[in-house]
Amino acid sequence: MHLKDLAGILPVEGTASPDLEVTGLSSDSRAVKTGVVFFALAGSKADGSAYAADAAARGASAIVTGRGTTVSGLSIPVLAVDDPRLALALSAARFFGRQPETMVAVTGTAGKTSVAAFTRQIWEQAGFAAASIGTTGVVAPGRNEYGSLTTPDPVALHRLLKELADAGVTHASMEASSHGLDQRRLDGVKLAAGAFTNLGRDHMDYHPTVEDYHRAKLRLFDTLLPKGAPAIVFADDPWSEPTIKAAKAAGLKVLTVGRHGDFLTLKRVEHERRRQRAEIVADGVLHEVDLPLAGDFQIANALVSAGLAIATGTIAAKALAALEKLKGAPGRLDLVGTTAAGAPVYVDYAHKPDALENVLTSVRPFTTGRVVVVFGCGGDRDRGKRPIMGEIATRLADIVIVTDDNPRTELPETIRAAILAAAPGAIEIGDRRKAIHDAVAMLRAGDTLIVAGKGHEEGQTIGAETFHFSDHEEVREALKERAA
Ligand SMILES: CC(=O)N[C@H]1[C@@H](OP(=O)(O)OP(=O)(O)OC[C@H]2O[C@@H](n3ccc(=O)[nH]c3=O)[C@H](O)[C@@H]2O)O[C@H](CO)[C@@H](O)[C@@H]1O[C@H](C)C(=O)N[C@@H](C)C(=O)N[C@H](CCC(=O)O)C(=O)O
Ligand SMILES: Nc1ncnc2c1ncn2[C@@H]1O[C@H](COP(=O)(O)OP(=O)(O)OP(=O)(O)O)[C@@H](O)[C@H]1O
Ligand SMILES: N[C@H](CCC[C@H](N)C(=O)O)C(=O)O
Ligand SMILES: [Mg+2]
Repeated sequence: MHLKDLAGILPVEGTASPDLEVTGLSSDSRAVKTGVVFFALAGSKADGSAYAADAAARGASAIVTGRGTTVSGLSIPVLAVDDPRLALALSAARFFGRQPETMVAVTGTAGKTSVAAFTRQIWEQAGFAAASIGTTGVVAPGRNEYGSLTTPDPVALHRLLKELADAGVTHASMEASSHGLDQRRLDGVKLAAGAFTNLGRDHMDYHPTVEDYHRAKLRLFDTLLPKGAPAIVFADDPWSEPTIKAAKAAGLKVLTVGRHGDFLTLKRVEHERRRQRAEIVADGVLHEVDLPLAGDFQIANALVSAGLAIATGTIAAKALAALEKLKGAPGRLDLVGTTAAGAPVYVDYAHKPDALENVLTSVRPFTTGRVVVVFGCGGDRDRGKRPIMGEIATRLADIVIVTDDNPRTELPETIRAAILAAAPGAIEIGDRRKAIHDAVAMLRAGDTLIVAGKGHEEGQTIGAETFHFSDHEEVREALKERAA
């Protein structure tokens, strides 16, 4: 590609040399090689323009900066734009050039990973070559890779989308995190439909207020989706109404799902321990669906996913029938095993207040004994959620064990103390391995154990180091020890 091929996104006429060869794009000077265009982004820790000279020394073909930022003394073109993150996303889309024809994105505080995975599974069952992209990585035909971000950076994202399209994937669902939306990571994606699950407290270290957090999520609807595109909105959340209003105001075709939904109306649910039977009305026709997943919230996720699949062309009866074969996303109310006495042990990714509340509420009706929960809170993340989660655990579980969950650069005991301050009677066991083993050892017939916070994760980050750690492995080992 040549610089002039990025015309319309970058001001390539004038000072720049339109025929310069562009071999790649990067927002990290350390990854720049000969011919790469370096995008200097203003970040939370650093200002990318401070690395412009570094990028030039590594062979960058041009530098893109925000208007008003001065970068001088370089012999390569410096292109000023209003929004460098947006320019990066649009340039990445054009540079890589291809994406699956039908792409959808889901946002919301909880349920994104599940909805992305379910939508992919519904499409697969309808016969499409489908992929999902999110917190648990990329899943596509012949591909299952773990990734680190929920919404990848634009360059990684568009490289991936091209690979998927080249491999024949026609349908892809992706998670739109609030960071991803705010940082324009998906502004170059051609979306056919979008979805909203719910809104609760999250990322209060990044967004100053809940309203600001909601506004970031709304970018999906008021900025990214083309006018007239379907917006699937879960209708039973306190934040459904303002979301519906915003999506309508943006000229989208709003399709609501849930008990208050018009597109897919949930009439009745019968919960069982590991499955639930739902009656769903679609276009005036009643469908009985046997969902093989535990957790009330999975009904919401299944409805949103079916909505996305139907809105992008899957026949309603087929999409709803596909729900009967859904597999939960790894680490989402994931039954790892049961004790000899039959007490189930679940691994779940609840690492924020609403999720913890939901998961503990979900297992209560099927627990004749005690609900036991093991959890902690991440370091270098929203501190405000710690006492809130302590209170929720104490209110909804019978035995609360507070442990460590990626303390990162914070003192683990300080994090635990913040949770414990609102969790009278809770047991403190910093070592997560010991916490899990002790919890399993405590279980009696009728009890349920939830190990929350890490889900699919395979590491424990202490300081700057990440050690291998898997809740699944520890639970399995603890169950084996008890059985021996
Ligand atoms: C807090 C946050 O979102 N940070 C993101 C942000 O980085 P930043 O703006 O803070 O970067 P910075 O360190 O200040 O540096 C500014 C710029 O200078 C560049 N730089 C820096 C040093 C150098 O030597 N050379 C150089 O060019 C950096 O590459 C960057 O472009 O912009 C970067 C580029 O887009 C992102 O990679 C980075 O995500 C980091 C890795 C991250 O951990 N993000 C998490 C919090 C995140 O995004 N999570 C969400 C939600 C998770 C969920 O709830 O599911 C996700 O989508 O995963
Ligand atoms: N629809 C829902 N409503 C409330 N809680 C949910 C819902 N779906 C999932 N959860 C809870 O939230 C946890 C995370 O679910 P999931 O990974 O699907 O959401 P996510 O939005 O991708 O979260 P993250 O932003 O952390 O990646 C689950 O383990 C479960 O405890
Ligand atoms: N995407 C989220 C995941 C948090 C998971 C939890 N295990 C933690 O480390 O806090 C974050 O990075 O904030
Ligand atoms: Mg996710």
